[in-house]
Amino acid sequence: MAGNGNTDGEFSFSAAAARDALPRITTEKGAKSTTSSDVCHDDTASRVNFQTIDQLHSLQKKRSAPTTPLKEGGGVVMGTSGPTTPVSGESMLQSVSASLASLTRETGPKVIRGDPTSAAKVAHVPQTPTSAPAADVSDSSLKFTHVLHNLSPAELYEQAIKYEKGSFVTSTGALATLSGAKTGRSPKDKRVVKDETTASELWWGKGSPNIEMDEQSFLVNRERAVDYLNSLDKVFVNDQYLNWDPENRIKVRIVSARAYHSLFMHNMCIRPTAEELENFGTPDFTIYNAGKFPCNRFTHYMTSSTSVDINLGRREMVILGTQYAGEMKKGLFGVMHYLMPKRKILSIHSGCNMGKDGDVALFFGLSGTGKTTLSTDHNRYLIGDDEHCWSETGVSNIEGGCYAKCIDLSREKEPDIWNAIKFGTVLENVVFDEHTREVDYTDKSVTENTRAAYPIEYIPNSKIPCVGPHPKNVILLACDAFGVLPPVSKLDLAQTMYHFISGYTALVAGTEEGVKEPRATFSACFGAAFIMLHPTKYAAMLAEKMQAQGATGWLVNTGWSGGSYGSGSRIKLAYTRKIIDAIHSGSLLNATYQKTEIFGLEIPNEVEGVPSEILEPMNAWEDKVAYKDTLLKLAGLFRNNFETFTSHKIGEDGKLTEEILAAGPNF
Ligand SMILES: Nc1ncnc2c1ncn2[C@@H]1O[C@H](COP(=O)(O)OP(=O)(O)O)[C@@H](O)[C@H]1O
Ligand SMILES: C=C(OP(=O)(O)O)C(=O)O
Ligand SMILES: [Ca+2]
Ligand SMILES: [Mn+2]
Repeated sequence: MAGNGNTDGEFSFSAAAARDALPRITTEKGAKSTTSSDVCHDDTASRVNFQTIDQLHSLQKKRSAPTTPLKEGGGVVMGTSGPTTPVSGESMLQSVSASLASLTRETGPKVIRGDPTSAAKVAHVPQTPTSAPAADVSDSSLKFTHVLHNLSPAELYEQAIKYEKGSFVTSTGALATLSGAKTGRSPKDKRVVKDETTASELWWGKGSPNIEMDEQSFLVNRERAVDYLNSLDKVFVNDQYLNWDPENRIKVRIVSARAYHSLFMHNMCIRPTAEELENFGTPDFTIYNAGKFPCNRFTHYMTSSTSVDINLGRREMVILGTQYAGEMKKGLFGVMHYLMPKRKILSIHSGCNMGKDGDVALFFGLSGTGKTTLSTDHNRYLIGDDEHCWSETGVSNIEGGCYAKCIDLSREKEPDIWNAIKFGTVLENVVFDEHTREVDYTDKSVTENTRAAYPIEYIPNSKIPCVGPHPKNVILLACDAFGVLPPVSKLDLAQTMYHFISGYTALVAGTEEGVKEPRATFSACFGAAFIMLHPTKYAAMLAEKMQAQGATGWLVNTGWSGGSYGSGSRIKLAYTRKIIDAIHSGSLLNATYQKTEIFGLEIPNEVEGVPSEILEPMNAWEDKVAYKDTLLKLAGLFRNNFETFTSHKIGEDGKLTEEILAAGPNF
């Protein structure tokens, strides 16, 4: 509006302007004084409700309808046109301020709700407690940290796209993001605080994922993360739940630096209703995710710039030097592996679904074995794809979302996952066309571990609430790149426990080097990276539950057939699905079986829809000698791995322990 100093008046075109000349712009205060014949109005009846561009923009965004009205005043700054949140301002801010408090200097930081670019009007904000000694005042205590609390996916999209390089909307509406240098978890950098309690309670030493750190070093890292987060203009705070079992629900708070992390956890944890959020109170567990900010190598126990630290006593987790979002969900899973067994609830690394008749199946397996793919089944209700609890009353999902691998994802083979990749879904590290924004799921340029994180209700057959009765089938998945395990075998209880404790899968080693030998991985309970107690504790609970419920165990090889990786081929997903169908329907239970040599596995002679030649792995191999050699090699690896467990008793039942020890390969 150059040449027009009046910003709060209205504009109109003068009808008196000459035909070919530009109309003269007249401006008048209040507008009503002009005679209507002088002014051209498209629609004189409708008056606008704004006087300025800012006001116009403020109209675009309707206020959310919170369950209780937002309280103005009270020293709390309410965001005006920035991201908003339907929860009472003051108590939330006080609680966040307490979460972010430095342990050594001034207390809670000054926090403001909303985006720093929109909530410019600064007022006094509560501190917890308000009486910090003057000597402790530092520059950091004088600055404000803006809190973006439980933003909606749309708001988080905007934050990500505006401020986080590498954030884009894909052609189907998902938010494509980059996780930076780390595109997978960092188990070697995981540390757990060993204090008086955890020293005796947790599993330490050889084979354990719990690498110790002391309380002091944890506090150093915590302070580092908190200082980093407080130094930012804004932090994202998610207040959410874990576990759909209402009696064993855990309240978690996630403080992070990135909209990507906030949206990821929004999708992966259980989303509270506005009313639940209003009454959220103090979280049971808090994550401080400092993302790319590294740990200090001079800190005791640090062996790289990445550190993922769990302190069960303080109920806190600190993440430094990695932006891989899966670290948060799996970190919380570890915490559940500690908390739930204390309540006699078994925490399990498995997918879970339920048939129309209420028959529940569990899908155990290490990463990439098919938990997410096979639990997502168009003919069944999805309870969850990765983390569950099995209590006295049945199963419950720990999470509120799924985290699917998307390498080579196809619409034909996995339509439900394909269709879940839409607005709201976080797509990590995928490659897309720069113009159409169509994702190329075959592209591994960034990583092979490309992922999609979406709320569970994006799967049409999801069962909300995500709970179900006791499992009928317990399916152990192994992706056997050696190609010697049968596509399916029926297990007795001892065999189920043997394979559960072994936790076998074989992945294919690095794709870039010439060596493409399969490498066996044994991970106790199909999740050694997440368990907190000795594996036999979980095994005993599983045995007891399976026995009590009469559940059947199955071993399903979703890996190679007709040869190892390189000569054989991966078992077709369509065949594996037929096998799983036959387990669910009960038809496989009634099949005729034969026993394999060495592993002593019961394999069916027929499965509907699956070529019978592949059911006995030896038949599928051309080179029978190579088959036998490979089988013996794998059997040896199983035996070596199980050696550490031979001195342990599994539960109270000495007989079962003996049977489990005898359930391994015989050669
Ligand atoms: N026969 C098969 N059974 C299961 N998955 C298969 C099979 N063949 C190929 N796949 C692929 O293997 C991957 C399994 O990954 P996913 O289900 O995410 O594993 P998890 O959830 O256990 O980490 C998917 O990309 C899937 O498409
Ligand atoms: C997210 C993970 O789980 P999964 O690969 O089992 O889906 C992970 O292990 O990082
Ligand atoms: Ca997993
Ligand atoms: Mn998965």
